[in-house]
Amino acid sequence: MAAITITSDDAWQIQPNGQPLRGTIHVPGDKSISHRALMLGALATGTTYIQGLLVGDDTCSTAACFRELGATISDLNSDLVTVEGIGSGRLKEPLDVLNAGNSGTTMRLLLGILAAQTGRFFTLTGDASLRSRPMGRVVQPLTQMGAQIWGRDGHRRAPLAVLGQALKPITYTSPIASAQVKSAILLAALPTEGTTILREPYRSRDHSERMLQAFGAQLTVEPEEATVELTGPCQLSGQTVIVPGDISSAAFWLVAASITPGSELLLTNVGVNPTRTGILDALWNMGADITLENERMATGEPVADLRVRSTQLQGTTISGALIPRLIDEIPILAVAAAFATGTTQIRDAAELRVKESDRLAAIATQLQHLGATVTEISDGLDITGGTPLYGNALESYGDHRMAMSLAIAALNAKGSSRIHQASAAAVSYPNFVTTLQHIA
Ligand SMILES: O=C(O)C1=C[C@@H](OP(=O)(O)O)[C@@H](O)[C@H](O)C1
Ligand SMILES: C=C(OP(=O)(O)O)C(=O)O
Repeated sequence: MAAITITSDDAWQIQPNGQPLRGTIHVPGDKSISHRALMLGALATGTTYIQGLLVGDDTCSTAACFRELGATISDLNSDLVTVEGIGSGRLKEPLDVLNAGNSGTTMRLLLGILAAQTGRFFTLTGDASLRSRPMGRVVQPLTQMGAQIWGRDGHRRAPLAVLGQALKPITYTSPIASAQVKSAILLAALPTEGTTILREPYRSRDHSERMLQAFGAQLTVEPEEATVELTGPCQLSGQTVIVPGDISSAAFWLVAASITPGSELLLTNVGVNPTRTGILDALWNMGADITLENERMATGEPVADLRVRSTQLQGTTISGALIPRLIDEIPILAVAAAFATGTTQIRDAAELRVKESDRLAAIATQLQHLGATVTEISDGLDITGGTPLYGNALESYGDHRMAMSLAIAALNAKGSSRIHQASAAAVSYPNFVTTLQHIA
């Protein structure tokens, strides 16, 4: 029997079949890099060619917004997507509200771009989850640059309105390590005369920096200081971008194969940018058997094939500078911890409370429903693993990473489970079910 089936009420029925997971998986394109390739392509002059773009709900939202803003973007499902750019300060005033759907990256990066489109007016919204997420973290530094942004809840939540201005450069120390905050400011600085300097408490993912440099921006990075400087105005020119597979999507299989006895999976063409490989470090600390093969570079990003074999995991501590390097992988790491011997402590992760769902509360309650020993604290979790889990009715809260994390946990529980609102997985991994049916 297939281990996973889709039901008519938007749920996944999981029936553990005791089989090891075996095979080769091509994970979908990196979501962060895909958003940025579409955005920089639209802001550049000339044509950008994108190979391996993620066609998920979030990147479709980005493409739809940039089409409204005047970019010509070819069919996203073709092997090579083309973007005819319009120039960094030259976006069109759209006729209607821009809809970022479920995507925080789309909304926050767009705010930076739109703030600098002098004299044009934009309105932005998203789904119920996105409208509840904090936007003040980008509105505040952009306002310091001279941006005019209005919105609900004291200009901190969508729907938001932006009247583009000629901005001024700033020196900004971000209170949080956030690639979305950093990228919004860098994108606002692109058409702005002068040098913008940005410092973070810890380094967040650096895909924007790498891609901006490839597109011709004048940008310098001090990795030790977690500081970036961009001098504008910058004229970007269209490039070819090869998008590697998403390590955040690979994470589900790294954990699934680690905890399912007898498993061996090869995950090909996965992005292993050091600002994203916290999941590998955490799993290695837990004793996982993961090796990197065929390491190479693809348009400025390190890539490798990952081989993972099952092993008994042990508890670990995940905190501090490691958190931004695995921020989206904490739900699936919590699943790994529930199958590890000993206690795993996750700290400094309060940011998870303002993702697509409150991921600390969500994973704690759902793992408890499976019988796991989990304590939720304000900025993390304590998980004591190693005891059997039992299938149950589970809730994804419409959060893609929750749905997929729970599927991996349920596969290793005793008895069947049903995961509600499971189609949310299409936000970042539309083929998740097909892939699982193929390997399980
Ligand atoms: O810049 C990006 O592409 C992302 C940055 C992270 O968010 P924060 O910048 O809010 O930490 C991450 O959680 C999100 O999935 C994608
Ligand atoms: C947090 C995420 O994305 P975003 O912030 O773009 O909605 C995610 O993909 O886990």
